[in-house]
Amino acid sequence: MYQDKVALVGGALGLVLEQIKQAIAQRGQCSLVLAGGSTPKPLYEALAQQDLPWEKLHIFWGDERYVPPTHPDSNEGMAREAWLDAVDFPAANIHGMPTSAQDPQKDASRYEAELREFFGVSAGEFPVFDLILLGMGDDGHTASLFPQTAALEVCDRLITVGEKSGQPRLTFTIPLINQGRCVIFMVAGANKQPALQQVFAETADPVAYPSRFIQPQGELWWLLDEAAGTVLKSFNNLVIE
Ligand SMILES: O=C(O)[C@H](O)[C@@H](O)[C@H](O)[C@H](O)COP(=O)(O)O
Repeated sequence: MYQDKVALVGGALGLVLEQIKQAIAQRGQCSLVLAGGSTPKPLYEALAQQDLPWEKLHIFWGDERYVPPTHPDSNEGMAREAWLDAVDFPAANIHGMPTSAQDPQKDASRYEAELREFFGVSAGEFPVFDLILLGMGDDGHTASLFPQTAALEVCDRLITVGEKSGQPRLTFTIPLINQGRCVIFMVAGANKQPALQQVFAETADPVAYPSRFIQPQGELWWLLDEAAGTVLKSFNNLVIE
């Protein structure tokens, strides 16, 4: 657990760099899935200061608001401004979620097709991303997998349409996230305590707290600051570092 958000971002940077270098060493490239929201932005700004073989990184998004990349709410726009447009990143390696069809389902299918082509996987198969970054909302959602929504039930697709307050979003499905080699949650702030308590509880309804569904076949890291994670200190079945 990190003293504050700055320390959390520093810890996340170290872990992300380690995973990127390991993926490149083992597979020649790294498929990295970015989270949206506010928490990861300083991490992206720190990555922009690194000297990495950008041509060996492929960037994807785990979810996207249904707006153009130029819109202030765009997760792609945030990552481009903080990192990708600030370094010599090959344009072909940036795989933004399409949001221009004025039909979220059509754009979800387009992104699914792009992933299948990139990884060479056919229908029924799920690609394995090297590194998936996630945040968690105050309500326990992750990516755009919101509580009590139909997106939580989609298990035969890579990409589906989530929705928040009636607004459509594109999102990785639960089974696609759970294929990840390494999944890292970054969670900061006291406002996250109630949801964290439910996500780590012995029993709680994952439909009400969708981050509980994230049980990847690879590594799962929860990077927390004290403000968020202190609520877990009473959980004696957890090892908190
Ligand atoms: O599109 C989004 O908003 C994110 O993907 C979302 O899942 C985010 O990670 C959480 O809402 C946490 O957001 P914060 O990091 O701002 O707390």
